[in-house]
Amino acid sequence: MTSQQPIIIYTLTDEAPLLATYAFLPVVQTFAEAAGIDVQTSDISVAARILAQFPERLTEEQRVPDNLGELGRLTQEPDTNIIKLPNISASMPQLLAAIKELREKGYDIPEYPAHDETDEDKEIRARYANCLGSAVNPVLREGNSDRRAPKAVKEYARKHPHTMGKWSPASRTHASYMEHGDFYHGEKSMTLDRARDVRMELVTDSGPTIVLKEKVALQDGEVIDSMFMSKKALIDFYEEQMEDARETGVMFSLHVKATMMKVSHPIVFGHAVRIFYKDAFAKHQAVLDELGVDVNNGLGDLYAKLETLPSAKREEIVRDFHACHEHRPEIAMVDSAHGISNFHSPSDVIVDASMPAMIRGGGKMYGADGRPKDTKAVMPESTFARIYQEMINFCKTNGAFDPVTMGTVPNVGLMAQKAEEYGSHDKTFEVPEAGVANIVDIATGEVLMSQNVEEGDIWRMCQVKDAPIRNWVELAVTRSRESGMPALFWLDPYRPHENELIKKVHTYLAELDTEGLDIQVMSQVRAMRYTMERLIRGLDTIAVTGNILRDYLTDLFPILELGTSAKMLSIVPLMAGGGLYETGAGGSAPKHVKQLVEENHLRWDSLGEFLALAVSLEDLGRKNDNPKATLVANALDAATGKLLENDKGPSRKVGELDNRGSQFYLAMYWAQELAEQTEDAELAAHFKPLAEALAASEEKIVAELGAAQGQHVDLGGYYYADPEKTATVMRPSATFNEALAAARG
Ligand SMILES: NC(=O)C1=CN([C@@H]2O[C@H](COP(=O)(O)OP(=O)(O)OC[C@H]3O[C@@H](n4cnc5c(N)ncnc54)[C@H](OP(=O)(O)O)[C@@H]3O)[C@@H](O)[C@H]2O)C=CC1
Ligand SMILES: O=C(O)CCC(=O)C(=O)O
Ligand SMILES: [Mg+2]
Repeated sequence: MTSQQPIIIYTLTDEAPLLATYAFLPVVQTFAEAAGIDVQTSDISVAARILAQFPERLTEEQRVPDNLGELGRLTQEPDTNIIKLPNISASMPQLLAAIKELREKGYDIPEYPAHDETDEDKEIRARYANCLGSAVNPVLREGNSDRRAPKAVKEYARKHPHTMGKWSPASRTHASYMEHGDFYHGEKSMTLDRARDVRMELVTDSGPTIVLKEKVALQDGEVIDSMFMSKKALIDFYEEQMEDARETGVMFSLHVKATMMKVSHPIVFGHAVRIFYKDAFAKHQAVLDELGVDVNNGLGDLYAKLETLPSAKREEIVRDFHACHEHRPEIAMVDSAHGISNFHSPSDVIVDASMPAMIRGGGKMYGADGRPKDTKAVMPESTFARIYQEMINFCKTNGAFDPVTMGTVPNVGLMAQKAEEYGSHDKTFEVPEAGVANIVDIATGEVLMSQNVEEGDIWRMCQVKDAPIRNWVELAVTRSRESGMPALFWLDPYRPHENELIKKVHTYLAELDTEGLDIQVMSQVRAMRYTMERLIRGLDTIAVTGNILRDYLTDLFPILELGTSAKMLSIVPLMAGGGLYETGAGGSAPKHVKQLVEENHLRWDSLGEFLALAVSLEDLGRKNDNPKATLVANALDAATGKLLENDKGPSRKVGELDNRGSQFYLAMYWAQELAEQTEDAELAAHFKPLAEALAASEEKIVAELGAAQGQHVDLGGYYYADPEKTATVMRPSATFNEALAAARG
């Protein structure tokens, strides 16, 4: 990255976004190069990140540099411009599958050690831990989050409303969360009076003190929290909820975020599975232990490990697991056709996407018989779960939201510098034995916060530095000023952490010009109610939230408003001055890959990429005084508007226009916009032949793209697909490819 040219770094990620990138990159390069911009790629797929951990075990050709580390470093430079597509935040089953695929491809990386007895096991596990869960986003998101639906997108949704399930006042769907013993109830928080180094230690009841985290360097003014979830309370809660669901005949579903809360939520998930099948676990624990079954990885892992047993034993265990269903409630399914339940894997049902999909569908999830049913949506941690119950109540009373008339809810989210949960990964522990969990000032020995914990409780510490909070408040004020919308801080004074934030919010608001702006602070449930009352009246409200609600609300409202969060503009103004432009607010859509492989149709909508690229180019135009970049950006915006107007987004059905067809139309409109503009004759002349060629061959290209669909395709892998095979699949129109190549000269 030594080029003098301005650079856009376009990330290569995983699954559907990566497939879309194979088709889109040649388009991006064609247009960016004409504005003197160099488009470079950086592979941060989970497979590449795994390979980067083991250079010494790979041949020179196989080695992958530490791209993520390099991008992390670049976020600290003012000229950085990165486009970040959604990537896999791998759960353990995903990580294991990726390791298996890489080993089968001849990469000599180690197996994931089943135990961590030897130093070598520990070392290997530690390296793999770097690739687990939310490992990318916290590194790149060195700024706060600005996610919104651009006007053209909102107008499109109003003109072409997506379907919404009907809500009945008689719906039995509800959210269930812990009333005591969860992180919310045990939380303590403080703002640092000065910089301090602290350690996290457990003074055990049996005597010795165990140091769980040697050192955390804290800054002056930083807010830290100590919170724990009681294992006993969690287990009692699950028992009660499962029994309640069974007695009342409502389906049970579990919604966690085992990927982003990569230490705590797999444990929370695992307890649910263990309780549900407790009789079978009690009977077969010894064999399951011997097989190395880790229930935190879900039933998928358990069934896979049973395969190694002699068939009589295996069948006996499977029978006993099945028998548990007789006295348990029905469980929500992920794939009823293949018998994949909510308990199969901790990353199949991810709360930010799963709850909105359920609410959009009229409060239904699928049962084992493939029918939509009301459900008890269990989200043990009450800190944020209550917002969903508030929305469910609202829908039962007012009916489903109407995408034609509803307002919009953009989000300004606190997440910079590993704020809140993003920084908690290395400070979350399953407590090994009962005792007192202390956060201790290393220099003075002073105990800053203290919790009484029991064996199996989950204890964690979160941090938010002062500068990100100030930046977040500033961003909220700027967005409110620019949009004319009220800004509502969703902060709960009864939650100690948020109470600390409220003080800072007031301090920083007082330093800013808020004249004429409507800025309020409300606890989450009230904020939700207030926002929804406005929403059904067509009124817009900016939600200014912490990191988890950022995650939840930027799927929730977009899915109701636009049908998907893929259509969101998602910007991270980096605190050091650069820009990270994310594409949509959704994930990497594994189901889309399945469809592509089975029938060569990619329903992934790249609108998020189009929106991100436009702001990325606009930023380069402004910073580098490059009017060509500005023109290319404006033309892209106009082309995106035209794409929406002409309804050229991808369809869900094979045989119709898909992601590739949608990208072709974008390229054609983009070239036409540039050919027709009069501000830069050179650019116009450059794009005229492409505009004409694409328009002249429109039918032919669409036919070529269409002809490719309908059959099974081979990508040569899932996590580390073969680049040539994938490029061939994703670029099936020779006419389109030739036109792009000709335009690049
Ligand atoms: N920013 C990031 O890096 C994020 C990464 N993730 C990761 O993504 C993976 C999947 O997570 P999951 O919670 O299932 O969320 P997804 O957002 O991937 O999936 C939910 C559903 O949303 C719809 N969807 C999402 N994006 C698009 C798009 N661009 N075009 C059309 N439809 C879209 C799809 O619906 P349908 O199937 O009906 O078409 C999809 O199945 C996980 O590995 C997770 O860790 C998750 C969130 C954010
Ligand atoms: O970081 C992650 O794992 C998920 C992020 C996410 O879901 C989001 O940013 O909306
Ligand atoms: Mg999310």
